[in-house]
Formats: sequence, C-alpha cells, structure tokens
Amino acid sequence: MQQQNNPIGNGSFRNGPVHGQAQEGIARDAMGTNGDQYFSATFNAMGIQDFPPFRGGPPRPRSSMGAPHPMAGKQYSSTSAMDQMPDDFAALNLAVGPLHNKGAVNDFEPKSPGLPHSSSTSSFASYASMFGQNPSAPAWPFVPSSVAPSAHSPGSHNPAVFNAGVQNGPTTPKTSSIVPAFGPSQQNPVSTPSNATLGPPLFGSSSQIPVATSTNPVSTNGLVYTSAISPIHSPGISPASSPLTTRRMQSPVTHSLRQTTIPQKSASSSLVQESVGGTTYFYHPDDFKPQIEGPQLTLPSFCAYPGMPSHIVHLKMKTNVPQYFAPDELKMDILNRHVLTMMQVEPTSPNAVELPTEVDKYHNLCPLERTGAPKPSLGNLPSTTYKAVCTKDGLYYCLRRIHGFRLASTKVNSIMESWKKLYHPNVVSLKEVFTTKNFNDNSIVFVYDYHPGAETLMSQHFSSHPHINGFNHHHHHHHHFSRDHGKNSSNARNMNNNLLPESLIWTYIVQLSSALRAIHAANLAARSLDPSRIIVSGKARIRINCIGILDIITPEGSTPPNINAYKQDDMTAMGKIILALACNNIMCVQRDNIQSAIDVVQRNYSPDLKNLICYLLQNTNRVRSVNDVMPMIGARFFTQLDTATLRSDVLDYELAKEIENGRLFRILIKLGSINERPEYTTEPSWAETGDRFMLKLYRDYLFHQVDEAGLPWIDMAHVIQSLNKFDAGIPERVLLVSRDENSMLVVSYSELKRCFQSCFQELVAQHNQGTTSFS
Ligand SMILES: Nc1ncnc2c1ncn2[C@@H]1O[C@H](COP(=O)(O)OP(=O)(O)OP(=O)(O)O)[C@@H](O)[C@H]1O
Repeated sequence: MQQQNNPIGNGSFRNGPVHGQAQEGIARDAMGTNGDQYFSATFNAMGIQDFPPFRGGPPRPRSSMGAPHPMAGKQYSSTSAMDQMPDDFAALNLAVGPLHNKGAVNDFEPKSPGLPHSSSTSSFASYASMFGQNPSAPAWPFVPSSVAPSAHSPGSHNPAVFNAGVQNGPTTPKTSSIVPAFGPSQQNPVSTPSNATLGPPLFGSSSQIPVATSTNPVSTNGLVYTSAISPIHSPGISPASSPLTTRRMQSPVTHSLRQTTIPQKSASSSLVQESVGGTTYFYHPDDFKPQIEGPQLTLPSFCAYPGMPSHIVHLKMKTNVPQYFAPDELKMDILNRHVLTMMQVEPTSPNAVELPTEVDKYHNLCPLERTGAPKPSLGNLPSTTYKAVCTKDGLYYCLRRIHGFRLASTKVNSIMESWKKLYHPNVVSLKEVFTTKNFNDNSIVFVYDYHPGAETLMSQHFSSHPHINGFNHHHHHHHHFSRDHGKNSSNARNMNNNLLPESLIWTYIVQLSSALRAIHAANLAARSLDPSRIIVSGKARIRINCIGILDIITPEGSTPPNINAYKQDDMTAMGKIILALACNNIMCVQRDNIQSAIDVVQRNYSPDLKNLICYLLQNTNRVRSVNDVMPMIGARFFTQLDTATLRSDVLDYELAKEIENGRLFRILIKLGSINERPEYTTEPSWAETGDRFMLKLYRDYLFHQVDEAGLPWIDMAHVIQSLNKFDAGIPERVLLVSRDENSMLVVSYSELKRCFQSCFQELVAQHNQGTTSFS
C-alpha cells in the first residue's frame, strides 16, 4: 500500500508518530509560503485509494482497504456530488453580474521573437519567474498570496511532533457522554487504522472501526472510549506530515484506481453487465469495445486542482513592454475595479449636498473627475462625468452630463438608435440619452457603460508634459487638450527618448482601426476622436468614448449630417493620435510640427508606422478608408491575435484555480451551517449528536489540531487535501478524536460525505418548509 512506501506521507497521516524522518522540505513548505503548497494543497497523491476505474482494464490486486467503496461505480460521471448538490441555500446561489471587463488583450507577448512586423526583439523574461523560485506555484489557491501566512508553526519543524501532549491543547466541553451510535457494533480493534491488516470492509454499515488504545478500551455502540490519554494525541494527521512532501511523488490515479469486477456479457441479453460495489451496470457491448481495444484509461472520481499547465508555466513575457499582467497584478486590478465601482461621495460633504439624489432612473451619483467648475468640453459646452446606479437593473453606468443644453430637435433619434445598437469591444457603448432638470438646469445626459478604473489616453500618455491644442482645428469644439495647454513646452523634449514601444503603438492602432471600422460600417462617425475621448483600462485596452454626443449637440439644422466628411475627419484624427503616441508628445500634431514629428517616427520606428501615419494625414482629396489601413497593419494582426489568445490562456488558468477554490468554499459554507448549530427543531444538541457529531470531529480534525507543544498546527495543505478527499468521498479513513480524547472513531471519507450531505439536506429541507409555510 502506498502509505507504507512512504512513511513521511500518508503513513503518518492518520496514525501518528513518524520518527526521525524529517525532511527539510516539510518545515519549509508547511505554511505554503514557497508556493509548493499550491499543488499539494489541492491534491496529494498518497492518500487516494481504491478508486473505481473508468471502465475496462483488468482488476488489480485489492488494496488492503477492503471492499469497494459503495460509491464506486457511481462516479463515472459524477465527480463531486457535494458541489452539485441541489440546494436553494440562498447564499450559495450568488447571482453573477454581467462581466464588464474583458481585460486588456495585450498582456502577454507571444514567445517566438523576431517575426516580421512583430517588432518583438526585446528581451524576454520567463513568466514563471514572476512567481519567484517556484514557477509552478504562483499563488495560494485558497487565499490571495498576499495574505498567505508567512511564518509557520514551530511544531511543523519537528518530525516527531505527533506525540504531542494534548493535555496542553485546547480544552473543550466534554462530549463523550453524547457520543452517538454509528452503525452496528463491530468490534474490530486495530492499533493502526491505516495499517494494511485492517481486515473487513470498512464501508456501508460498518464504516466505524473501533480503535484499540493503550488503556482499557471500553466499547459502546461500535466505538471505543478510553479514559486515559491516548498515545495518539492529535487527531489524525501529524503536524509533521504535511501533504506537501509527497505530492510530486505519485500520480493521484495510477496506482489507486482499479476495477472492482470484470465486465461480463450477460447470458440473457446482449447487454454487458457489470457489478460495481453492489450496483449492477448494464451497457451495450459496443460501448465497451473501444475501451478494450484502446489503451487502458482511468478517470479519477474526484475533483482536484492539477496544477499549472505547462504552456502557462513556460509562457514568456516581454518585460520591456508595460502590457502584461502578472497574476498578482491581475488580482489587484480586479480588486481595484471593485473598490472603484463601490466608491461613493462622502454623504456629508458639500459635493454630496449639491448632487441630486436621483436623476431620471439613476441614483448614487459619484463624480468621476475632479470637482470644480466644469471646463468647456465637447461642443464647447461644460460637461461632467458621473458614475451612477440604475434603479431598473442595479448596474453601474457612466453618466456624461452636458450642462445647459436644451434639446431642440428630435431628428437625432435614428442616429442615437444606431449608436445604441453598436457593440464593439473597443467602443464604450451608449445606453440611452435623456434630458433632465434635476441638476437645476437644462442638462442632457448620455449614459454609457462604466469601466471602473479607466483613464483617458490623454492622462495615460500625455499628462506628464504640457500640451497645447493642436488637434481640433477643424472640429466644433476647442478644448480637447485644454487642461494644461498654453505652456510652450519644447518639441524636442521626449523626441528621441522615452518613446513608446512600437508594439504598444500597433496594439492601439489595431484596436482603434477595428473600432472605426465598426463605426463607419454602421454609417456613423466617431467625430470626437482624440486622446481625451479614448479610455484605457487594464494595460492597453482602449475604447472610444463619448460617442454620439456631437451628433446631438451640434445638429446640422435641416441638412443631413455629412457622415462621409466626418469619417474622413476620423481618419485624420486617428493619424494624429498615432503620431502623438509615436512622438510621445501631444504637441507634434500641430500643423507646423507635423513634418518634424514624422521625421522622428522615421528615425525611431519601422517604415510601416511612418507610412501608415502619412497615409492617414495626407492632404490629398483621396478618400481614406479603414479598410486601407488593414493591409498596412499586415502581419501585426497575427501578433495581436496571438497575444490575445495567450492572455486568454492565462485567464483560463486563473479561472481554473478559482473554480476549485469555489468548490471547497461551498463545502465550508455547508459545513459551517451544520457545525455548532445551537438549536435545531427545538433540539439543542442537534449539532452534537448523530452524524453531526462526526462532522464536528471532522471539523476539529481539519482546523483544530495542535502540535506536541500544544500549539496550533496550521497547515493549509492538510486542510485542502482533506477537503478534497472529503468532497470525493474516497474510501480512505481518518481517525477522529474528540477534544477530551475520550472518544475516537475511524471513519471513511465516504461515510463523512454521506453524513454531510444528509445533514445539509435536512437543513435545507427544513428551511424550505419554513419559507413555504410563511409565504
Ligand atoms: N465610460 C467610462 N467608464 C469609466 N470611467 C470613465 C468613463 N468615461 C470617462 N471615464 C473617466 O472619467 C474621468 C473623466 O472623464 P472625462 O472624459 O470627463 O475626462 P476629462 O479629462 O475630464 O475630459 P473633459 O475635459 O472633457 O472633462 C476620466 O478619468 C475618465 O477616465
């Protein structure tokens, strides 16, 4: 049996002392600080036994654990019944809101360098190195790595801690007097529960094996109570035997899966009949055939986190391009967005007093920009941007209010409808437009999607140095770049240094041209395109903002808007944005500076970039089109696609971890609902009796063990590994000891799981009864 092969591993898991086998790694890993925990925390190969095979394959010699587990054979399809357990436990069914944030698509660079047009010639750093010395363990699966404990329990250094004096440990109310009866009495004392000599089946009706202890065992109802101190002082797992140490030694499945019976053809029918754990399965021989002919394969009957996929570990990221998110950054970014979304105006502040409590169907208005007199903005009208919650759907939106505007005509309706229908990942969607007097004036409000944490391209790239109004000489509005303008900063500044990486500029080009392509195809024009009308979220995800405003506030009177001319303006505006980005200077787009700015591009970037800018800024009467930009982007489209795909791989991996975390979290919620429940159907001792008592001891086994000095033994790998076994309901047994050590019981995870499910279902059923009788 596996445990016997590795005394550090599971052999000591249930049985206590393992002397003199300390491994340096145990102590170091015990708290999960080096990340190795990450894997073993969610699964340790050593403890899993007796899994049913996934059809086919010859029976292997039985392990000493005895008969097949009653759940065996049911688990071909259902791996984690607890998690799938239907429950209308309200807290478990959290509604998932719409996903606002698609994230930046350019966080990762493809590994292969030097492709034509990719300009990826810079140095690469291993993605894995982001996580320190252990590439396979970027974070702790259960808690953010930032809060994972950084010190470990003193006891975990000690290989022989299992003989801890529990006398010093936590003392709890005596519970032995209410030890329940589990199953039929079956006296089968064993001294070492995990020992291979364990004998009779431990499942079904006889899953509790009394444990002989050093002093006068007294048996009642199949349990053995001792009055003296047990030699096994800590329930079950030894603090010296963190699951960490063994996780890489053994596949979780290979040696532990075996078939319980040989499938046989039934004499009476063409169906194949197979008996697994007392349940007979019938299936058509054809179903079975490929299994015979093919390689023998097995599936585990449990869910577990298998670790980081190799294509993620070995993913290389560009370090000189500020586009990637390390996973920790990703988490911070998400948390940051959540916080910003929840941000509110201090209710007692003067700002709050000024703000209307409700505008149309929006409330909780919170300004997104610095307060003060609004500056003239689009159409030379002052505007203010707010975040607000819609009372209809409870979602957050971005409200852009144009002050002092009276809507004269309703002719713009059709163009607004077109804007509302436009969905593009690089355009901030317009939701609705309404006029209001709630601000004590005539205001028109444009409602857009809210992208928390978004910054304008202007503030992202051009805010550090002064800029002047060079863009908008033929726009209706005059103050696009007005915040800092008027200072004659030198053109030469930043011309030859601090330039943006070309790949970042192309990233923007691809996104901008993609957005314009969609807008123009809808027979619309962005019109207000400039760096303060583009928002950046994440590292390099851009969206065109403020769409549709100019179409309303500068109606063309009776003449239809000249969309084609506006489209040409868009092309020019895009050329200027690219030029400004390439020079890293907003001033270069002034008419007098353009030629020298293009020289800068020529000196520092590829000819393609210069050609693209020249195409967009040309003064000829030739009609320019986004479709002409596409071939100029050329193979860079592939780079863009590759990065986006790689990023989605990384996010996929992050999600994979969270799925496993969520599964364990739901188990803990359910366990918490059962444990220590003070009263249940007027029975104060509900949580202390019957199946619940076992679950209480299991809770102690999970969380409340102490080391030999009586100090808390904290090993998250143990908790997570054990929870996974619990969720899988495997036949492996654990030794549970009451706090007063007067009762011990050996119980299989499968039995624990059965108790757990029935207890929780009982609670849910009662809950439902209550809600229906009250309603
Ligand atoms: N849809 C949106 N979602 C989230 N944040 C946004 C959105 N639109 C704008 N913002 C943010 O709100 C703030 C104010 O936006 P705004 O466009 O008014 O910028 P501004 O620089 O103040 O421009 P202006 O000079 O026209 O007022 C900026 O930080 C911007 O990033």
